[in-house]
Amino acid sequence: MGANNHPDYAEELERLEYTKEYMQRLLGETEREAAKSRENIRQSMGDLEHLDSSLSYINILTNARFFEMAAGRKEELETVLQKPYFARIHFRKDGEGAELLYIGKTSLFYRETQEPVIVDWRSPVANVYYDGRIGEVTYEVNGEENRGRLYAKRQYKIEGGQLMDIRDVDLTTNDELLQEALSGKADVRLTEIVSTIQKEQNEIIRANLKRPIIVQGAAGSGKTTIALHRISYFLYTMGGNFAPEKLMILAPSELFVGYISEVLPELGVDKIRQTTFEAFVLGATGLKLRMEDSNRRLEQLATGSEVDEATLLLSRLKGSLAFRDALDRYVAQIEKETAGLFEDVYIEKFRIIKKERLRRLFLKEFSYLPLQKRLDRIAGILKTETARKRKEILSVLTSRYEQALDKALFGIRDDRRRREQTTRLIDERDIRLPTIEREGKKTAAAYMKRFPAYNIKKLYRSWCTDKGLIQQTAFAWTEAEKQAFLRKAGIEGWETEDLAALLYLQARLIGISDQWKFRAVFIDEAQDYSTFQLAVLRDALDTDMFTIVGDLAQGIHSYRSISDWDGVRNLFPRAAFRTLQKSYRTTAEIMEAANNVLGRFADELPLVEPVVRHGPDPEVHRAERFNPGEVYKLYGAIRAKGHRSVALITKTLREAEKMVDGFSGLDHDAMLIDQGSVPESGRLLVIPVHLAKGLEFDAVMIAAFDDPFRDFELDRKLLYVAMTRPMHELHLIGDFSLFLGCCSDQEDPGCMQ
Ligand SMILES: Nc1ncnc2c1ncn2[C@@H]1O[C@H](COP(=O)(O)OP(=O)(O)OP(=O)(O)O)[C@@H](O)[C@H]1O
Repeated sequence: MGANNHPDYAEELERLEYTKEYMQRLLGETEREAAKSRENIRQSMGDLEHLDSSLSYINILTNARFFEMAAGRKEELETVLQKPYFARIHFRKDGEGAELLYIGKTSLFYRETQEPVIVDWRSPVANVYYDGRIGEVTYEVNGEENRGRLYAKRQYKIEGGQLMDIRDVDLTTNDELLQEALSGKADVRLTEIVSTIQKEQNEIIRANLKRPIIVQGAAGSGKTTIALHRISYFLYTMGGNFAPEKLMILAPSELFVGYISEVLPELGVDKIRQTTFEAFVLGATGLKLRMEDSNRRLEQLATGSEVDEATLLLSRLKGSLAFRDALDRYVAQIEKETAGLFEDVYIEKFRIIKKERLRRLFLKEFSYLPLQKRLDRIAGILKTETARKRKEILSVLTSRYEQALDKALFGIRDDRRRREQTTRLIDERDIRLPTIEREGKKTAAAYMKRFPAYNIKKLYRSWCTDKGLIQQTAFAWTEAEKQAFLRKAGIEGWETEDLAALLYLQARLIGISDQWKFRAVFIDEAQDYSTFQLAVLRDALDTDMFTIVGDLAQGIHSYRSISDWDGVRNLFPRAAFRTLQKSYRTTAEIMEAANNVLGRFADELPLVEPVVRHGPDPEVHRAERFNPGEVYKLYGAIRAKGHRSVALITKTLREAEKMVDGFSGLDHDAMLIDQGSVPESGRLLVIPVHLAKGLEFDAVMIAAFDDPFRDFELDRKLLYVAMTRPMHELHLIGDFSLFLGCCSDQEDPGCMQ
């Protein structure tokens, strides 16, 4: 239905025009302000030559700041003008009159009255749009409950500043708008969903920001999107206390960081740190390590290459809290060793501080600090104490020498002896006192040299290879674990599994510098983390303000990561826990096929409910071997239907590489996606499933020949992840009868049921 059929069309049109006009006016003012600041800068530049130049500098800096603000505001207004708002609520707060509030991506107030023209979607009252059904509603403002009545909700489709559609919302139309949003195209990127956020998603976005939250959400349930909107909500609500630079989102790969970063500017949260766990640890420790590819082991497991039991045991061990506990004992030993290095502090022959006192400071008073920080504090204390004591000693000695000289001058009768004695005393004094003065100044620094700097890398490696140390620190490990550890840990290169330990040692021994001390953390694909990784993040950053989202069904790294949420919930006892079972990404037909695979998992996991949106059945294209010409033809047919982002997903990287070679042999354009690539929309993207995890495409072809999906748990998970990537179309190329219940080909449309 078009907007002009709506009974309130004329009124709404007027309101939109009015809002736009008001915004245009503001835009004009902003432009004038920007021009004025530019002019001021130009003038001050000229004045630099002949006036007091420091004043001109200040002028330039202030005006540059004004200019920047005006330019930012101008850009924001121009974007918002295209779509000033997307909804309206007819609402009455208890004790006040009813009002019509227009909700948009950012707020706008009348300058004169400070009444809202547009209310921000993140503002407290907007919550009733997402949460409240019509009728009595409540919402919180600064922790206080407000009550009111919601009379009606209305949605608008506004494009390029034009009113295209008006809908009064009851349950059905809400669905319609969502359907429309979901039928859109994936342009290899996420988008904001402020107008269609669902109630259960809204609850997660707005859940108490001062507490952690853990979300188990099915594939396509909106976890990534929700995490990003929660960041936006966080900055809106807590922005006064938190600079965006103090927030961090952790994504599984650089590829994924690129994928989410595109949506961040739209949500106004682009200043937060977006990174991977690996990059964070390397940054926070300052270590330069040549890391093994974090997917290497997965690739080995998926190709059925020999991965011995000991290696897997080791991966699991390194992610466990038993591993952290052993490291903890190791740190306790290092602490003891360091404490053993304290000696009494002397200036010349004067003892100025007893070792017991320093040891007590180190072990007790400063026990809340990392070891290096404790030493730094002690060095500071030493410096002040030695300065004070040095002065005391010098003044005592000066008067002692004076007394001795007096005694010599007046007590010794014999001239020669008296002269000798006074000369000796004066000579001694003139050498001794300056030496004390000089040496005393260096005492603190010289004393601290006995403490060698903690070298995290070396300390970790020596622990890994020292049988005695392992026996002492890791007594809770099984014998097999100890053996595996001693045999392998010292010789293996640096792997993802080692990063938690390195971060742990950094935090306990040296400390994390402010630059890396994020105060709120958002973790996507959290099922790929080990318990130790999450524990060390919490401890190293000294905060539990975590938003943790993941899906156990997609736990393809489960040989080294969590397999349930219990351990994580124990780590974050204050955390709320939510589940999302509805999937918004894909069609009912594709979800049903993916659920078929999910139903075969050894761990019984609940099936995913699709938001009912229909599309074509997934198609199976039976083939014995990879035929690049045929696959490219299929790609062409998919593109012809208007789909732009199309991926060919393989089980392994090596098969993806081979397929890309196959295409280029025929001069067909295809792009291999690996860790660092930037997927280009409009090209055939060939991508191994472990990298496709978390991404989405309009259409997906899954092809497996050299590395087929076998009847193993890992392969089921990989296939499930691959099958849940498309929004609209799925094609399976090869032989998938093992998973899909029946042999099938294109002529058998019922085969996917
Ligand atoms: N309320 C909503 N309105 C419109 N689109 C939505 C909504 N919720 C989710 N989506 C869309 O569903 C798709 C899946 O979202 P997202 O990638 O955040 O899910 P996910 O749970 O992280 O998935 P996965 O676990 O498979 O990576 C995206 O295209 C997103 O825009």
